[in-house]
Amino acid sequence: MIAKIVYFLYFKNYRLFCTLILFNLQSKNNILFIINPISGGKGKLRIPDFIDKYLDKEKFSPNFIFTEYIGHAGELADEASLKNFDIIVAAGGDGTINEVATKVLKHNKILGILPLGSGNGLARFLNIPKNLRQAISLINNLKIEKIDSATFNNKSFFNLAGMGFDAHLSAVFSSDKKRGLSGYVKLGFKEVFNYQPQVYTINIDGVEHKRKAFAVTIANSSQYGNDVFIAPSASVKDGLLDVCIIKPFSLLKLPVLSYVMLKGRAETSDMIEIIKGKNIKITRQEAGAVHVDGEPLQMGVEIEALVNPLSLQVIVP
Ligand SMILES: Nc1ncnc2c1ncn2[C@@H]1O[C@H](COP(=O)(O)OP(=O)(O)OP(=O)(O)O)[C@@H](O)[C@H]1O
Repeated sequence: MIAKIVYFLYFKNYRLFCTLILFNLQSKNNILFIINPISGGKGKLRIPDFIDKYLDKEKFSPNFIFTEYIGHAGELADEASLKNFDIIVAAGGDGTINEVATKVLKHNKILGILPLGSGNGLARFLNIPKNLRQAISLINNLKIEKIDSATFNNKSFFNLAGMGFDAHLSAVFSSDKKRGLSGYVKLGFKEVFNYQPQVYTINIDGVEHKRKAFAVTIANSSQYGNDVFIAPSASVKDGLLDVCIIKPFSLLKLPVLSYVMLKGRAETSDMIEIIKGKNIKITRQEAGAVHVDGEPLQMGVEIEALVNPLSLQVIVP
């Protein structure tokens, strides 16, 4: 139909107008959906057809690819950025977003998110709907904002990074075959009984705090996922990180800690201390497990976390 109109106008001497229409038609955004088939523990084979059905083809030329191994999403996002993809969508959880967003940040492209993970911490913070059709329609609207990103010993993160129990649990969870929320909760209960708190020296913008802690989490956004809030007042636009120190506690108080986090009351609880800052240096007792957006890594005794204000372009509601 559009072709017929352009043809008609062209021969009626509206040539400049036709060139503008054609330019507009060509200037569709190349968009790549990088889909993690294992995140969230649900099958994703039909996801490309579903996206294709609801994506606005007047605006986008879509491509789809499934990841095949850990780190693959990052490689694909890197290649796509060099091949003229303007928008790269991470279809998965926080780990997939981390890999894709790290490359999107590097190449100054635009990140889209389809929350298909177990926890979806960043997506929940950004109010990106879990309903896939609604999340696609949000991409169709193409509202873009800049948010803060951060580094944890030079490794980018966008939601949370940390050490202590969180990191221990990520390491155990990643080697477990069961994904999804229920698997995570079961493992958490099993592991919490044996975990020993560590001593951390935490320097926040030049002020030193020595603390024994169950976990130390550096938060860019507010939650682990599934509406479990560790830093309820965190913002991805304030140029600050929230250093959240979970104090050692008797296991009898585990339900209280869970309640506090589920209700978003960490800031008023005596079980959690939160200090905001930009430049954080942590020295811990031993090298070992950390997590970066929920993905387990090994790091040394010294860890530096820095914020990179308003550095990442993301499609938001
Ligand atoms: N084909 C694959 N096989 C195995 N692992 C993969 C594959 N593709 C990606 N991965 C890895 O899967 C891991 C988990 O991904 P992701 O974080 O997106 O899901 P999740 O853990 O279920 O969700 P969330 O982080 O929101 O809780 C990441 O470490 C990623 O690198």
